[in-house]
Amino acid sequence: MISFDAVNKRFDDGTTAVHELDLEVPEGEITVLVGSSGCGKTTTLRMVNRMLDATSGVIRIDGRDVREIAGSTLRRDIGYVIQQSGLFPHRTVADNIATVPKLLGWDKKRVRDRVEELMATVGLAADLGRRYPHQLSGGQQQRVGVARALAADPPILLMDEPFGAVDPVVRALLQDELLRLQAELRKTIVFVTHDIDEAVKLGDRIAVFRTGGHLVQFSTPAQLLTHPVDEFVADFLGAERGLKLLSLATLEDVPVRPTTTAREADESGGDEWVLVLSDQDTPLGWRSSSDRALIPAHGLSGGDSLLAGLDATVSSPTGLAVRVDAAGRYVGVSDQRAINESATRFRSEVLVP
Ligand SMILES: Nc1ncnc2c1ncn2[C@@H]1O[C@H](COP(=O)(O)OP(=O)(O)OP(=O)(O)O)[C@@H](O)[C@H]1O
Repeated sequence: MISFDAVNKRFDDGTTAVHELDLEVPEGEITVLVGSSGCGKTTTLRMVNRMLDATSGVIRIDGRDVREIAGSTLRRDIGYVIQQSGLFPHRTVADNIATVPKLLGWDKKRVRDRVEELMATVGLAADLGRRYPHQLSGGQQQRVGVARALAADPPILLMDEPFGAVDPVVRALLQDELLRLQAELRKTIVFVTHDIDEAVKLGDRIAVFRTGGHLVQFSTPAQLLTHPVDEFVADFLGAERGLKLLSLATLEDVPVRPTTTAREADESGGDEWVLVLSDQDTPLGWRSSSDRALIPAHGLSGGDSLLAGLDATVSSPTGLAVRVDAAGRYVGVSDQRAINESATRFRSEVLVP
């Protein structure tokens, strides 16, 4: 666990970047620091690995004051990932990933094996190891940044807007991969972003900062969305707070019922919409008898969110979300009413203090 106890950071020019910060970052979870530009998120992060020292107060890792921990131990135990990956441009990808193991004096074979293993872990093809950072896409560079941070298997990862510089599609992919990795690795992650949607998606807990380095609220995403402590936090969460809440609940318990289905080659009769399935039973789309064109339907599984379910009902010509099993095979449909009922239930559960 990382704890901040009455931590202040004042720069030489008199700027207070962090003010009386008390915060306990739980072990094995993702804690997200959010807030608008200049509110002290990066400064908070950099005080953990002592790239900056606090002006007053104490930061502890597992009860030990970070000022008493040797630099080499901090480098081994804390991975650091920043925006635009921060890779060394004149070192190959493999050498970048090997930075900390080499600093720690690992032998060559151990370093090579670890680099290979990490590249696979973060989804990079092995032959990219010989390239230089500028020969990679932005998303690939971020993956290298994550691999480099994980190299010595540190229990703590500090991530400062790591996905800030990539396009929204790649960003969503990298977020999903981080969640997948975290489910396995259970690191203590402190993640800085100014994007509240990213915070809600990734955070087990979210710390909202206000300019001047004030921590305003520290809650789970569901608590934050249902109980913002003041108007500042409510404004920061923005419009569609209810929809954001629906992104946290899954379709797992939403009832599924059958609908009329057909194969691609079938001639449809009647005026009804039918759901066309492939020979493998994966949903292809909705077809009406008057129009042979398919309106694509994307199947949702129990792990998808209520928000995705609601979106599917609104975009479908039938008002129905198509449900599939883990293998992507059709199992039925859910209507808006069933999704709404689950949403109401979820909301009442999170509203209970
Ligand atoms: N070296 C420095 N000297 C003086 N002031 C600084 C220094 N570094 C940061 N600051 C100031 O401290 C405050 C907090 O900065 P910090 O970088 O922690 O904010 P942030 O929340 O991470 O912002 P952003 O989202 O824009 O990165 C800002 O007012 C910033 O201008």
